Amino acid sequence: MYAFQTSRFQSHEPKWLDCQKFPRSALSAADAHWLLDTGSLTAHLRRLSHGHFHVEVLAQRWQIPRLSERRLLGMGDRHWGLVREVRLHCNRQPWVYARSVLPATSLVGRLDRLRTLDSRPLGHLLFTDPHMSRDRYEICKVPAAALDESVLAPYSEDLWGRRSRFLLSGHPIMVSEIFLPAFRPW
Ligand SMILES: C=C(O[C@@H]1C=C(C(=O)O)C=C[C@H]1O)C(=O)O
Repeated sequence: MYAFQTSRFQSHEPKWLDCQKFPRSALSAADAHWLLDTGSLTAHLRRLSHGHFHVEVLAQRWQIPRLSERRLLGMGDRHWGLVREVRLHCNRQPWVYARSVLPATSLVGRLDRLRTLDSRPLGHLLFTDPHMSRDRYEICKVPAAALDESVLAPYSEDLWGRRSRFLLSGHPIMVSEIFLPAFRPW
């Protein structure tokens, strides 16, 4: 249960669903356009904010990831990963909360530098990797109450979330993103 206590999510985890199984009536074409975009979110946000973009690191801890994350990443129940929680800011407003899980066994070779990213965006390293592939998204609507106040001031409506597995020279990592109220799609 330790992993739950250290996350910015409260006790329950979002109900992720394969984007192809998500009810089309609940996902407009306009939302699908940006939510299912497979390019670098960092690159989009940099353009949208004309460079007024920065990464706020909320936490970066070694812990046993959530069950669904371990399953997505093929991790055993006792395998540790580096869990990185950040907020991406555009024009000094928090637009995205992101949680990435980097299995210890993936942090080898070029990926070893993921251990010390600090406020450099993860996306730059992922999208400059010539051997990167990305799986299909899982998406969800996250009740605002699922995020604690360190991420989101009290907000009533649900928020869009997405997550996907990256393979970098065959090494898996997972990135999940929750789009906060200030977010403006491109
Ligand atoms: C995967 C990307 O990296 C972004 C940057 C992150 C970080 O610095 O921790 C986390 C998730 C993403 O929003 C991307 O730019 O698409």
